[in-house]
Amino acid sequence: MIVKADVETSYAVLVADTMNEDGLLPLIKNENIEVVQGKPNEVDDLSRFSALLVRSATQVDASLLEQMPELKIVARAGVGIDNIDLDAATKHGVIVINAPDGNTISTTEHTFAMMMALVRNIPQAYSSLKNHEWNRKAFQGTELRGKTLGIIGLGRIGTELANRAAAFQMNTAVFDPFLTAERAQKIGVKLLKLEELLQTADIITVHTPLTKETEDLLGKENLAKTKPGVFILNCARGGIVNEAALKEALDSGHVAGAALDVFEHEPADNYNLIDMPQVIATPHIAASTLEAQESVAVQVAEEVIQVLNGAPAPHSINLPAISEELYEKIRPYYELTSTMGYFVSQCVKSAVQHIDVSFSGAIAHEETTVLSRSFMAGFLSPRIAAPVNVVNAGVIAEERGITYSQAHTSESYGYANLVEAHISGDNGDFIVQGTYIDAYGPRIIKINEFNVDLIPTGHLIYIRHSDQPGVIGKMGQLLGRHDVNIAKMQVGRKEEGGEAIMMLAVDKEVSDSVINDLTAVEEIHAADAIEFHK
Ligand SMILES: NC(=O)c1ccc[n+]([C@@H]2O[C@H](COP(=O)([O-])OP(=O)(O)OC[C@H]3O[C@@H](n4cnc5c(N)ncnc54)[C@H](O)[C@@H]3O)[C@@H](O)[C@H]2O)c1
Ligand SMILES: O=C(O)[C@H](O)COP(=O)(O)O
Repeated sequence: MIVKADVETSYAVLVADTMNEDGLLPLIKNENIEVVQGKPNEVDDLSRFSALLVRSATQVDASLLEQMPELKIVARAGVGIDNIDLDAATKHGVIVINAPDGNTISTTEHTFAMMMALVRNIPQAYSSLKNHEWNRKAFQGTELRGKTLGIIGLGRIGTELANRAAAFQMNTAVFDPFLTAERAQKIGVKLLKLEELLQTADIITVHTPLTKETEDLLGKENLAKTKPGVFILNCARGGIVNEAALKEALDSGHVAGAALDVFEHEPADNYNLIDMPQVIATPHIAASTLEAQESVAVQVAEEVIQVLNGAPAPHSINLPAISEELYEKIRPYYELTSTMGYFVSQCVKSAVQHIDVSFSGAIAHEETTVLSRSFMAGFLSPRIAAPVNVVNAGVIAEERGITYSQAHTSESYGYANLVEAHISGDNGDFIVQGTYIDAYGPRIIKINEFNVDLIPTGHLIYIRHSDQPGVIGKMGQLLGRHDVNIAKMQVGRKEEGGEAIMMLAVDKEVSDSVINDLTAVEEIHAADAIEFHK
């Protein structure tokens, strides 16, 4: 179904899973955006989409990403991103975002509802009465008050659940290896080792992501360590509780009952488990409330627009998250760092092993990870065919054996802000410094030991030569013969008669034959044509 089309648009956005249409209004109302709704395999031309919006149903894998070369962002309207191949997205330079808290309360409330329904046999009693039976004895339940709720994973949902459990006078025990004792104390829960939680909890509920560590966390071995008569809940991700092991533990009576909203395979087909009378189950609907769906849709719709407009994504999974406020502060340095990287890459033609980018002055007080990545993206882009951006720069550098680091220093040599990059490669070290001047924009101010004042735009010839009389004249004549007009010229030297550099801003792209003729001049040691992308 096409929500809005046939308009002059700059971007096409594909909404691949069912989403709240009110929540999508920011996208639908945006005149520069065409919103198309449909499964990727039902859409004619995937190559034109700049953004892809999904929930948990659509698999965003490498082959789908390959069919979408224009894609800038995959937005998950929800929390779990296990249906998205994050590595493949990162390699393709595609930002992945989610809406991490829009459905927290709905999922918490659903988990709590499942827990109450489970211990009081509500679904079973309901079915029985609907079958016109009046069986009061069969459905005796258990009180929650005084019972120990074992929460595995005390993140957003786990924490909200703990708050609600307290209101029900439950004791809450938690296993979460990333949770500090102080935070556990503040929330009012008892932080335990996994073994201890398994041995003491009357009800165990999992609220972790599905990772290598959490897959089968409640498998045969750990289920055997739980208290006889324990209740198990999984409203997080299928696979955290092993379904075969759970079935066995329910068959034996060791586990009294289970409540499941998520399954190893979805749509769920494990009816051996689902059909058991001690199992209550819902079809992955914990986040399916009007409020949650509107909230996650609005969150991703607004962030997609931001990203398409060139702003960073605060909820990016594969980029350091930066707020809009920080973005405004560091925006000028994006251009500076990427331009510096692009410049250096053309100066240092050899293989490079390590790049260190250091920041001083005002910028040193900010989060600069995105800026060092922007330097790397600028550095890599003249060297490789595929598009490089701040998302994939780290991965691409690693693939090419280039390590990089960043530092914040206090020495800004009187500049309001200063970026220095130190490049170590096969041809030795290369150092470049740059600054951003509010009234003028980016400037390159030092190349190795030479002070310069270079406006990084247009076409440039970078010459290393002996500081001798007549070199400039020879070079001027040579460029004249090639019809290359010099717009600006800067020279720098350490000492009279020593090594010197010359920077010539010229009016057109410099051909190889110009460079060859320049390097044939006796006093010229090296010459490079440099192009700035802006
Ligand atoms: N059923 C649904 O519709 C639904 C809706 C929303 C979220 N979810 C799922 O619920 C889960 C939790 O969501 P959240 O928003 O609370 O996430 P969160 O990131 O806020 O919390 C996850 C917690 O798990 C902990 N954790 C990570 N690895 C762990 C491990 N090995 N052992 C123990 N703890 C570990 C983390 O420290 C963190 O505190 C996710 O899997 C999410 O996909 C499901
Ligand atoms: O991770 C989530 O946000 C939940 O599992 C919800 O998934 P859904 O958007 O497919 O309902």
